[in-house]
Amino acid sequence: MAELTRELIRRAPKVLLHDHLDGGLRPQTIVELAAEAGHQLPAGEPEALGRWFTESADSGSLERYLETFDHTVAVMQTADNLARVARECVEDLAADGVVYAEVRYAPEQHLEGGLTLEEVVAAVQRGFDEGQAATGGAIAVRQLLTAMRHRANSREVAELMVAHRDEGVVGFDIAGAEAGYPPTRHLDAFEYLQRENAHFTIHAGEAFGLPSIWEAIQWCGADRLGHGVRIVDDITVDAPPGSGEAAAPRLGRLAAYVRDKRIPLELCPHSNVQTGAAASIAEHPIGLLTDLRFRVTVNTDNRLMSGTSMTQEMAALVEAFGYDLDDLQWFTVNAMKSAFVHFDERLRIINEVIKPGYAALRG
Ligand SMILES: O=c1[nH]cnc2c1ncn2[C@H]1C[C@H](O)[C@@H](CO)O1
Ligand SMILES: [Zn+2]
Repeated sequence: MAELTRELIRRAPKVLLHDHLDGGLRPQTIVELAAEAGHQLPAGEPEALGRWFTESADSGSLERYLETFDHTVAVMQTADNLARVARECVEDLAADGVVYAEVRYAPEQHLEGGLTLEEVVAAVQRGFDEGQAATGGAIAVRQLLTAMRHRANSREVAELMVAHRDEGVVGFDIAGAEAGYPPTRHLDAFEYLQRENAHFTIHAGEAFGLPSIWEAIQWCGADRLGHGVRIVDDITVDAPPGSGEAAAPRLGRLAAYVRDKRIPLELCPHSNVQTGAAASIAEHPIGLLTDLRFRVTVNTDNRLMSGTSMTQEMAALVEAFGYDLDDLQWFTVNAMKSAFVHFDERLRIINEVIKPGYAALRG
């Protein structure tokens, strides 16, 4: 098998389910848009600004990590700016070898320039359409609408999602500080989505542990877990002291349920290291969860704040865990199976894009 160079990983078809639109701007674009909007940035040069984002996000705390978004959201308050950011997002993902992506953002954070929620969704879709056209169909990108978990308008955002489900919006999510804001706070929105046969994921098990994951699945009915990395808290790896047994991992009831039901985990390794959810890439629970055959997917979360890309995430996993092309294909097929587009579309991308793409790389 060919050596897994960075360039080979870049060329491999990749699927991205967890990426924030307001966490993936090009530093150069922020500098230009901030100058137009009169927004004061912490650094004036694109390179220094990029460094500021990664260093500030490297705090070990999700709350401090989230503060950096003030500077991206500030330049995403007009239709043209939103469309540009969305178009560039598609171009950057396509250049990175991503063939299908679901990109999320919170429409309510983009109303300060006078846009309505509807206009925000339309502007982002315009950018996605332009980006997909410019990249000649190399990538399909869909929207996920996020509600902020500390706010009380999730039902309204859920209704916005359902209203635009045939216009490029395929799902719903809640994000923001996790501790103190459990998923059940938004039960009304999730029950509404279930009655509407709509799909949703929930950021859970990132900065807070098993109770958050349990609520997301057993109370709210989440299709997928945003991060979900703390499911390892329900897995015991050590053999009982003095037992003399081999250390076979033992799954608690929640971990077993998540694995048995094939509930997708949207794992974001670099982001987790930055917010303190994992000590390092090498110690990231993705290794154990992959060994145990959970439905693991690999994601970027915030490409700007983590200075990352799908290629970078996968290259780091290859280095830390020795994964090969078969493993990368497994992550990719897992992600495509877990996408919120219809089954026939998922199957088409798996059979016509992903499998032939990996086969060509094996040469
Ligand atoms: O990893 C995350 N956890 C919780 N919230 C997050 C994460 N990454 C981004 N966000 C927040 C900040 C953004 O402004 C918002 C919508 O994309 O979602
Ligand atoms: Zn996220």
